[in-house]
Amino acid sequence: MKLKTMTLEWTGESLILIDQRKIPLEETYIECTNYKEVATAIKEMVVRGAPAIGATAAFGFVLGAREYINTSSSFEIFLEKMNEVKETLANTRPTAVNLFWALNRMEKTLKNYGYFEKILEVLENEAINIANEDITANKQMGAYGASLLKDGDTVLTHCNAGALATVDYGTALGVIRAAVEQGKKIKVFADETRPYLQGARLTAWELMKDGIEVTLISDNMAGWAMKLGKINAVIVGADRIAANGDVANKIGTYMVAVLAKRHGIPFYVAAPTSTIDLNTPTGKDIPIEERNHKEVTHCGGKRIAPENVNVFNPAFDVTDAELVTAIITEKGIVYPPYNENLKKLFEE
Ligand SMILES: CSC[C@@H](O)[C@@H](O)C(=O)COP(=O)(O)O
Repeated sequence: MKLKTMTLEWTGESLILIDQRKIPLEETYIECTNYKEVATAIKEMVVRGAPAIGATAAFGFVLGAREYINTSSSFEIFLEKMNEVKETLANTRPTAVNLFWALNRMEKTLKNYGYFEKILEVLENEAINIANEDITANKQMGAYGASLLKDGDTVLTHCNAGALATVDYGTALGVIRAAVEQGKKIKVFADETRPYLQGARLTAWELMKDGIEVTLISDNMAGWAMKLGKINAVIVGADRIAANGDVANKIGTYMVAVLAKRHGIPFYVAAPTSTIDLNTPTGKDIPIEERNHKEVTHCGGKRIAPENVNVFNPAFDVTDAELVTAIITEKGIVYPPYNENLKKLFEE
């Protein structure tokens, strides 16, 4: 079985990832032939974005199973080795829950199946299902979310929640794509998203490729753009949504949400249900990844700050549920009160 999207390609033998660290200057690809290479690719952000790392880890799990199946003398030993595979893949990035969601789903498939014969096919099918379901979810989110946008609207987005952050199509950018496909004229303001510049590098690249009008701003311009009346709605993705509706997303999202509230602009979050974590009660319980200080002290590989300066570099922040106008999922648009309405999504 094979699958090819903008973000990843499963060849049946290996996983090929577009190297998102190099976009837009280069379009190069990295081939992972074993699960450790997949874990490194997630950790080093060759691939990034919550749904994308979930699907990538699922294929990493398949590669781990291939590696260990012939050297395991019993299914129990195989399960022990697969536990190591799962841990290695899980120990890459802590915030996006899709990673753990996908790995748990792969592990459950493995344990429920319970024997060697055809296990590799079963796991490969499950990884492909995870990937295809993500594409379908994004398109459904797009269809629901597009109803929130009017012809002529300008949407501000933060980070990259596009095709590259998912298996394909995108969450926040998927909503914008769907509105454009419906014939609405939608413009986008993209925050550059310091320090890693996902907005400047990836969102601007993706939207320009699609012919959607995009204006790049640095993060500190968002408030002024709102004050000037240039923004009609904000749409962002999410890395984890707690049971009470608090949203962890790329650092800077909280600042944008506060600004949107101040200016009476709706603040929407587009995320598949695989990003909703009912086991995490509130945003305070979400682990926030802290990344290498060099991301802040350097820009484009060049030092921009004094040697030895103190640095704080959280990769994500949490936007309080009260600042979120609605959450767009593949099962419909969810409005407050989130603690009741998010739960309902899983009951239906
Ligand atoms: C559809 S992806 C939504 C989020 O994963 C995205 O906004 C984000 O914060 C990605 O962070 P990153 O550190 O680039 O993996």
